[in-house]
Amino acid sequence: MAESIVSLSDVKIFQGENLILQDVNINVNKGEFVYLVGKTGTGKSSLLKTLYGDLPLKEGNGMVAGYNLRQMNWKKVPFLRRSLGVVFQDFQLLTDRNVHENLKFVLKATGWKDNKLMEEKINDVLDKVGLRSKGFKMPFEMSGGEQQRVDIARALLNSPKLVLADEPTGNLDPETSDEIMQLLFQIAKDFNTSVIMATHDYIVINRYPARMLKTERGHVYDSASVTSTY
Ligand SMILES: Nc1ncnc2c1ncn2[C@@H]1O[C@H](COP(=O)(O)OP(=O)(O)OP(=O)(O)O)[C@@H](O)[C@H]1O
Repeated sequence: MAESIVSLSDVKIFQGENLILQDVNINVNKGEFVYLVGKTGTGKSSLLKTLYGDLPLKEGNGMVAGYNLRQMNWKKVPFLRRSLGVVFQDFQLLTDRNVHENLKFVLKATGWKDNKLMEEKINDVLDKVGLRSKGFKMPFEMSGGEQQRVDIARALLNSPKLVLADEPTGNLDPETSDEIMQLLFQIAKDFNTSVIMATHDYIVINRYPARMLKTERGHVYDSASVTSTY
């Protein structure tokens, strides 16, 4: 049986006192690529924040990468985060150091100590995103697409079971978006990493079709489900 990486059942998601999403039942398996779509303000970010422990799960049950969201507390959140890779549209590299040093900074911040292992890991993730020879470059010397690749490399540092990508192609031209999509699909396929990607970009979705979760009127509709509106 396929291994489940995300499993939400009868979940309600709140922002403060406001109920944003209800009856959320989602299962994402290992290595699966899933889009998260929906109009602005319908709850995509709230759903992602629930998955990475930024919004506490108050109702329903949720497991992410083996962590029980109902039993999360501030001590456990960093462990959950380490088993996830989060990619943002507007991630900023530290401008005063090169790509390699940026990645090393993240490794150290997440508890890595051995220099040799850190070097190996950095080379490994740069290889995965096709930037092996660009580690010495300063952020201002990189194109938008290259910076997005570095962000994906950063997300892969701790060998995540799940990558959450929030509008990763939002600021990119169509050709560069294509490259990033190919990379994200390759990561899902080659490393069996699940990817959930929030996007408004239907051009990208049409070119790279995959299962879709759609937030609408307080619910999440699943294109893989028979009751879906697709
Ligand atoms: N920190 C917050 N406090 C209170 N309400 C919030 C907060 N963040 C978001 N909301 C509200 O929750 C609802 C869902 O917002 P959310 O950011 O999850 O939507 P979204 O689908 O991700 O939108 P976008 O596509 O614009 O990012 C909106 O009504 C928003 O106003």
